[in-house]
Amino acid sequence: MSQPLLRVTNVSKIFGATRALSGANLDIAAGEIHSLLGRNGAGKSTLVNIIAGVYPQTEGDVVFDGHDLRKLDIFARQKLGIRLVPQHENSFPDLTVAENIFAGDLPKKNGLVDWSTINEVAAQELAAYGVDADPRGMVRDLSSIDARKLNIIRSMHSGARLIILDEPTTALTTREREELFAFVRDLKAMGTAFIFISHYLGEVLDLSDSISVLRDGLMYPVEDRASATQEHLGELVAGGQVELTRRRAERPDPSDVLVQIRGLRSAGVEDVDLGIRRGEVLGIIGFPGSGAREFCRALFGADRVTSGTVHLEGRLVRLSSPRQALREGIAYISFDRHREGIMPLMDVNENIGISSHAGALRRAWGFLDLKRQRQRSQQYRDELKIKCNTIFDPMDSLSGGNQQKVLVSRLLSTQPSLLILDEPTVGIDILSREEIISKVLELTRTGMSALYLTNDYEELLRVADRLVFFDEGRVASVVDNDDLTIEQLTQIRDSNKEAASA
Ligand SMILES: Nc1ncnc2c1ncn2[C@@H]1O[C@H](COP(=O)(O)OP(=O)(O)OP(=O)(O)O)[C@@H](O)[C@H]1O
Repeated sequence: MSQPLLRVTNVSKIFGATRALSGANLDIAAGEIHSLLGRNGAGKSTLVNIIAGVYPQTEGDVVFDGHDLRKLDIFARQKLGIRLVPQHENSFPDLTVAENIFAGDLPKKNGLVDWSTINEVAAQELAAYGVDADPRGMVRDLSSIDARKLNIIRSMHSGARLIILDEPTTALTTREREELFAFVRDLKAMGTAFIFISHYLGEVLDLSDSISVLRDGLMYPVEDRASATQEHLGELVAGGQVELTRRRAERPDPSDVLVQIRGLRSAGVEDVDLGIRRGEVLGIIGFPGSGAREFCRALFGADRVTSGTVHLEGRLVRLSSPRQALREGIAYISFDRHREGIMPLMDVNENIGISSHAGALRRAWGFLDLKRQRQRSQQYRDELKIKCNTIFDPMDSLSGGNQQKVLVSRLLSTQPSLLILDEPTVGIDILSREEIISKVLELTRTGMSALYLTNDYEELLRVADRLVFFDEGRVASVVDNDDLTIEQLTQIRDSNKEAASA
């Protein structure tokens, strides 16, 4: 490589007692896609935050296009063309698409904001990047894929030359991922460089020109990119082999129904009848808008149930609010955990305990059993290997994936009868994912039932006893998972769709 666009030399970062990064080295050329892999807490965000100028390194140098970045703040680095597109949407949902593209830097004419130019330029840029969205439409009404593309278009609008994508594919469908990759490849062909962070080894192999693995703050370049395989990358990330967890061989008793749903209706859900067996993992499948996610939200009282009944253990349950659902023994892990649950200023122990306060940890006269709460937090920290110094560390000192594990622990610790998991392993590294799946399967052996909603069909087929396919708000079919393959699963899903539209 003659003159790399970005050169990171011997960079280290220390946060208090934590050495997050040690002697990292990295060169990236214009038009190169470099992927960063590593377990939760390995140091990936730390490295890209240092490059973007979110905080300074403790040691080492970062040079971009010949400029030493040490003295440049985040805005000066943006001017040079470095853009960080974080894990969680950084668009402004209540502004228009065009306003988002211009990101506050609105052109003026005669002292007034020049809306016609703004909308015209935005329309041209959307068309140039193949996004079919109205520049005057609100960002909150965009699909998740268009919202993610918009983040990238905004970066391009302001002259990005290196775009850092921190887990951009989480919760996207396979089709949406392919669409995003095609978009990234087009920009690469025009000379834009990318740093791509992901826990999905397949997509890393698919997209990247070069790959590095971070483990405990140390960086390992993947030397032989051309012959790298998922197994090889998995071993580099985990520091050993990853054993995949699978559902148990014996099936739940079909006559032992824990939850009986009759005629359930809510926004996007039409008349659902369904029995959930005790100890069962029921996989939920459907395209966005099929009613799959809406059904889960209604069962947790997050969307209003307009008619129908739900019986748990033969008892009619009230689903007036999520709080009430938790009291009834129904817990829900939202796919959008960041928006719906993290208390950044509280510590890990408080974040795990907060949902149990309504019931499981209350003693007589309403006092909380704080000692038991601490024991439970400690137990989950050990079982799910949450990376923190102690359970009294503030949440915002944990890496993104470890915060997710805290939220999963929070819901598990309410000891629900029915656990609804919506993309439970998004943002979670390949080893931690297996730890979470094992914990869920262990709880089903003690009689808990689970609804499992994910776009990751490989994962779903490993855990589900049966699969429920949703289409147009209804249950289109229910199928036993008798060693189904991904191809069979997508075939059933697509034929349901065709039957519904015929
Ligand atoms: N502001 C902070 N204060 C203290 N420790 C921090 C801070 N930010 C990060 N750390 C620690 O630095 C280490 C690396 O975290 P980092 O966020 O870089 O991990 P990551 O590889 O991006 O993980 P994930 O896949 O979970 O996003 C972790 O142990 C984390 O707890």
